[in-house]
Amino acid sequence: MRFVAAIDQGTTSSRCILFDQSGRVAAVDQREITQHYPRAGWVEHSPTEIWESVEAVVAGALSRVDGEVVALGITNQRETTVVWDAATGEPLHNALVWQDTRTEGLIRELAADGGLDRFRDRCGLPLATYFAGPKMRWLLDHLDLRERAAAGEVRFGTVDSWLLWKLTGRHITDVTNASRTMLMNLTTLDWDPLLLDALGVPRAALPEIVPSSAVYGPVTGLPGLAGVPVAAALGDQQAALFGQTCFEPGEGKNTYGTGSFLLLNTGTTPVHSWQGLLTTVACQLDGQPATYALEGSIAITGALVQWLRDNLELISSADEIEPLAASVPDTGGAYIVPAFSGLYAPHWRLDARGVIAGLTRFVTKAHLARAALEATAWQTREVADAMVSDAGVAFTELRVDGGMTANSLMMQIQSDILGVPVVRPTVPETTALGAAYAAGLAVGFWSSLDELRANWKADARWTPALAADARETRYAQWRKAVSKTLNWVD
Ligand SMILES: Nc1ncnc2c1ncn2[C@@H]1O[C@H](COP(=O)(O)OP(=O)(O)O)[C@@H](O)[C@H]1O
Ligand SMILES: O=P(O)(O)OC[C@H](O)CO
Repeated sequence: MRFVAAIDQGTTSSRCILFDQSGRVAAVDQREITQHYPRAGWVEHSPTEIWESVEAVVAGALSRVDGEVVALGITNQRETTVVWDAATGEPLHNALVWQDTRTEGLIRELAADGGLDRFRDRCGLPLATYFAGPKMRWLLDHLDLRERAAAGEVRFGTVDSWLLWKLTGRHITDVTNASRTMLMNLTTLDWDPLLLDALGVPRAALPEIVPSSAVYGPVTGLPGLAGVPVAAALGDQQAALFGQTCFEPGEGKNTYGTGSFLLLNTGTTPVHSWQGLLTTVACQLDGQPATYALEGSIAITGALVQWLRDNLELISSADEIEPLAASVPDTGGAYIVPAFSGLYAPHWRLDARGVIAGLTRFVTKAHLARAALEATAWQTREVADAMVSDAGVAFTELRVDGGMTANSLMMQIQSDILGVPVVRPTVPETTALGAAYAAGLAVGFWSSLDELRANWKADARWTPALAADARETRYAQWRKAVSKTLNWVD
C-alpha cells in the first residue's frame, strides 16, 4: 500500500495520520503537548517538546502500517511563534502561542497612530495580540536579539517553519502561515517593507515564503521518513478548508477546536473585510495563483468546555457536557460570553473580558453547560453574519469538523442558531486530510481537485428546528450579553 503522511501540530496535541488513496485514515498517532501559563494572559509551548512529540507520533503511526509513504504534508497551529539560533538550531525561548496576550501594550501603541485597522489594506488583518509579527517584536526586544537578527544569526518562524527546518534544514514558511504574521503583503505574497519597519522585524531573520503545495525537499531530520518528499504546509484552518474540498469561491467550513474558525473561499482576489473578518491566503498550489479566504476567528469555543471541566469542575471530561446540557430544554436565561483573551472576530476588542449574564437562582450547572455550547453557536452566527455583509455569501449549509463536532446536541444548536443545515463529513480529520491532499497533489499521488472532491461524503446532517422569531429574540439577548464584556480592561 502507498500512503501520504500528514503531521498536524495543533494547540493541544500533535498528530500523525497516514491516508490511503481514497482519503481514508490508515493509521493515526497522537500526543498531547504541555501548555505553559507563566503569567495571566501568557501562553507558551516548548519548541523542543513540539519537535519531540512530532518524532514520537510519526514513529507511532508508521509502526501501525506496512507500506510506502510517498509524501509528507504539514499542518499546524497558526501564529504561534518560535525563535531559534541559526548556527546551533536551538530554540532561544519558548514559543509564544497564538492565544498569548503579552503584546497588548505594543498593539495599543501601534494603534494609537491610525487605529487597529491601519495595516489592514496590506496584510488583511487588524492589529491584535493574535498575530506572529507582534510576538516576534516582543522576542526581539526582550531577548535583545535585534543586532543578531539583522545579521542573520537568528531565525524566526511559525510552527510550520520550525518543523520544516527540523525536517529539511531549510528556513521556509508556506504562504498561508505567512499571511498570519502581519508582515506579508497579501498582493505581492512577500514580506512588506513598510510592515517590517512598523513592527521592527528584520527581514534577515524571516523565512523564505513558498507555496502551500510544492516539493520543498526530502526529509533529512527523521529517520523513519528519510528521503520522503516534504510536499505541503498549510495553517490548520486553511488545511481544513482544503480537506473539506472547498476549492471554489463561495464554499466554506467551520472547524470547532480550542477556538473556532469559519473560512470562506473567495477565489483569487483578496476581499477586504469591513465587518471584522480577516482576509487571509487559503492556499497556493505550485505554479498557480494563490486563492484567498475571509475568516471569522473565534478564540474560545472548545476551550470554554475545557474551562468548565478544569477550572469550575462542572464536568470531568469534555463529552460529559452533552448529556448535562441535554438535561435542560434551554439555558434558563443564562449567557456565557467567553472573552477570556478579549474578543476576536468580528469585534476585535482587547478590552473585553468574559461574563456570565442573566444569572438567577433558577440557573443550574446544566443551564451553564448548555449556555457554553450556545456560546460557540452564537459566536459562529456573528461571524457568519459578517460573511454575508462582506462577501454577499450566505451559507445554505455549513460544513463542519473538529473535536466539538462529536457533540450532536452542539451541532443541533448550531443549526438552530444559524437557521441552515450543518453537515459533518465521513473523515472528521479534515485538517490532516487537507495537508495530505496538498502533499499528494504535489507528487502526483492524486491527479486533480476533482478526484479529491469525489472523496468527500456526508456522514451526519442536522437541520434547523427552532422558529426564526425565537432565534432572533435570543440573538438579541446574546448581543446584549456581548455588550457587557466591553470596556472591562482599562
Ligand atoms: N463532546 C464534546 N463536546 C464539546 N466539546 C468537546 C467535545 N469533545 C471535545 N471537545 C472540545 O474540542 C476541543 C478539542 O478539539 P480538537 O479539534 O482536537 O482541538 P485542537 O485542534 O484545537 O487541539 C477541546 O477544546 C474540547 O474541549
Ligand atoms: O490548533 P488549533 O486547532 O486550536 O488551531 C489554532 C489556530 O490555527 C489558531 O489560529
